[in-house]
Amino acid sequence: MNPVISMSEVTKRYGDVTALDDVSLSVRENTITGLLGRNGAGKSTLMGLLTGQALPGSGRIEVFGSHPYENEAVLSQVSFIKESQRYPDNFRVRHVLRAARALYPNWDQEFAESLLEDFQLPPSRRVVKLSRGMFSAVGIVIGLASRAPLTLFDEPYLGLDAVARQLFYDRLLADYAENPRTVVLSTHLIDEVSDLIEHVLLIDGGRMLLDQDAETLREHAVTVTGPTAAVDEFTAEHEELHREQVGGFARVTVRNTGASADRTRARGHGVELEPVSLQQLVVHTTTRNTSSKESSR
Ligand SMILES: Nc1ncnc2c1ncn2[C@@H]1O[C@H](COP(=O)(O)OP(=O)(O)OP(=O)(O)O)[C@@H](O)[C@H]1O
Repeated sequence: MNPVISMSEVTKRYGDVTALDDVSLSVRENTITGLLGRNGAGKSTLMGLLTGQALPGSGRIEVFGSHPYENEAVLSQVSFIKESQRYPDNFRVRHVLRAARALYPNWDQEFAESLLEDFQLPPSRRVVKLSRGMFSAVGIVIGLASRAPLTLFDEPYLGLDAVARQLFYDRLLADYAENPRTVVLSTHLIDEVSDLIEHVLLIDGGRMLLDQDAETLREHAVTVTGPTAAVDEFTAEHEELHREQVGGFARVTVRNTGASADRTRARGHGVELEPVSLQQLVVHTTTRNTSSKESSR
């Protein structure tokens, strides 16, 4: 099956800042992908290119098999929700919904109205008078109710409290199960979305560090704890991703080779094995990337 998004060797520079550096990736149809990365990693730049808001300096971008720039056939299938969205000053919540209804062919008005209630958004309130969290919720309502074949959420929850964020995850999952589509969600809240996302794109300093199924990634690494000598013996020959050491004890995360996740072998060595959360994996991978860049300077 052809991917919905395909990028090949894409570079984007702003003056002397390389926002994206030789990025290649692909996103399969009907998946929820987490686009993860630190501040300034290049996530918004990547989404801007996918939605035809800018052209890359070099490389090839395809969305639904064609380049997205000024391409109505592609862009009509895409819903892009970002925090910096602006609306005319006189717009009320219901005006935003009306505009979205006209814009998105798959718009579901009933669903939109039920989401307004869920997020306690008064339809007649002016958008400029909404609290920060309510403003984010408007974007979420549009992103969900548009049911676009490709929906991109660029950190859609700024200002949303934990209850509203959970509501977003619940509504997204339930609606996605009934109306499968391709969703890309950029976020810093990795733990919160780790059960939601099926595919992980991790970007750092404009470079793609991981492009992998979440399932494979969860088995990607293992943390070994115990007396330092025993841990070192058990993890010898393994690629070390992270190490913490206190007194004679060590906690070492290594790339999983199968042998490293063998509990019987671990018991024999007097060490314990723990799974690595997606958040820990992302932090370790990103930190390693930063320190390897620094040591090569
Ligand atoms: N229009 C621009 N002009 C100059 N530099 C830019 C521009 N847009 C982005 N950048 C730079 O490109 C890099 C990537 O920025 P981008 O906004 O894509 O990161 P991000 O991962 O979305 O960050 P955050 O999580 O903080 O929103 C940063 O160094 C940023 O300063």
